[in-house]
Amino acid sequence: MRILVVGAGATGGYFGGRLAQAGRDVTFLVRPGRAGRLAGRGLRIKDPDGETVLHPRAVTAPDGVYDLVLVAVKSYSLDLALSGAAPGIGRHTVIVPLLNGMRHIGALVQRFGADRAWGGVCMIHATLDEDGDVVRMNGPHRLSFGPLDGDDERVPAVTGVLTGAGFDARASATIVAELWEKWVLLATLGAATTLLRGSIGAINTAPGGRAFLTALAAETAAVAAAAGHPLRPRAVAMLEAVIATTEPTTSSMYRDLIQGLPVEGDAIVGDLVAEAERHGGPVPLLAAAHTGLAVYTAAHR
Ligand SMILES: NC(=O)C1=CN([C@@H]2O[C@H](COP(=O)(O)OP(=O)(O)OC[C@H]3O[C@@H](n4cnc5c(N)ncnc54)[C@H](OP(=O)(O)O)[C@@H]3O)[C@@H](O)[C@H]2O)C=CC1
Ligand SMILES: CC(C)(CO)C(=O)C(=O)O
Repeated sequence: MRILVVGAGATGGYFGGRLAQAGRDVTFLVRPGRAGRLAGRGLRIKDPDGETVLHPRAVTAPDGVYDLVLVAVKSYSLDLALSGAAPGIGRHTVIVPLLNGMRHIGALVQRFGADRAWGGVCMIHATLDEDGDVVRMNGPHRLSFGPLDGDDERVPAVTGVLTGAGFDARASATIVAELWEKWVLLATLGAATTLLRGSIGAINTAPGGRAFLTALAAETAAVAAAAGHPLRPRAVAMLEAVIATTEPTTSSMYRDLIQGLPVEGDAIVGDLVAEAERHGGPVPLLAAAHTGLAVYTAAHR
């Protein structure tokens, strides 16, 4: 199965790199700057187990049609990235996006149809360091994926190629619910860490921090429920555990913000505020976080 990984950043570099390391037929679709770096330095993955140096195949334009396309770009890069990837997407290609939020699902379905656009949820804490190497911090490295309606004859083949590659991978028959649950989790973490400029652990040990996180999580979970996607018990338990931690847990949006990089404020926080407006229900903490992210974005154009 030919796999195209669009973007070789933190998530694409990690999951695509592990797939390449496991001998899968992986090609990265990258822009020229990243192509040069990969050619010179290789794809380096640093994680708690050590460093791996890989020399994967990389192209700046698709060289044929692929069976599976993993999309691993930020929401603000999606349109251009999909235009670049389109020649590599054939009639039977399965597209698994790794992005957070939900708006990319609509964009993918509109462009390629629900038979090709699947859902994907990745749980990982990863970033690029000053050398452009992929760094995975402690914690999960997990990918779930599946057709939006839960059923497709290609599930076994996609599962076969994504499992056994050094990270946890599993097919999901309820990927839309998982996407919403991940969105709620990340919007809570992203809003809290960017608004209060610190990790969840730091917030929890500051006066009022625990109460803030509890109130924020109640807002985000209520929006999902009002939109028809209530969190299932496991997701509630995970959200409660994550917001209670005293560990230095952050979010990819926070890591981008403290480096002065663009953030996905609209796709992750703004869209959830918009959902709240559509379905009723006040979300003052979430809305304040969105305003803060918009102020940051305006200052970092
Ligand atoms: N990092 C994390 O821990 C997690 C991130 N996510 C989500 O995953 C998604 C991707 O995030 P992440 O991997 O961290 O982002 P990164 O910024 O680390 O990587 C994105 C990559 O996309 C590349 N890119 C942008 N435009 C194009 C294009 N037109 N063609 C090819 N490549 C392109 C960039 O390449 P270039 O070098 O050229 O700029 C960059 O390397 C986001 O939605 C994020 O929210 C989800 C879970 C955890
Ligand atoms: C939920 C979390 C924190 C880990 O996967 C994430 O998705 C992110 O940082 O973007």
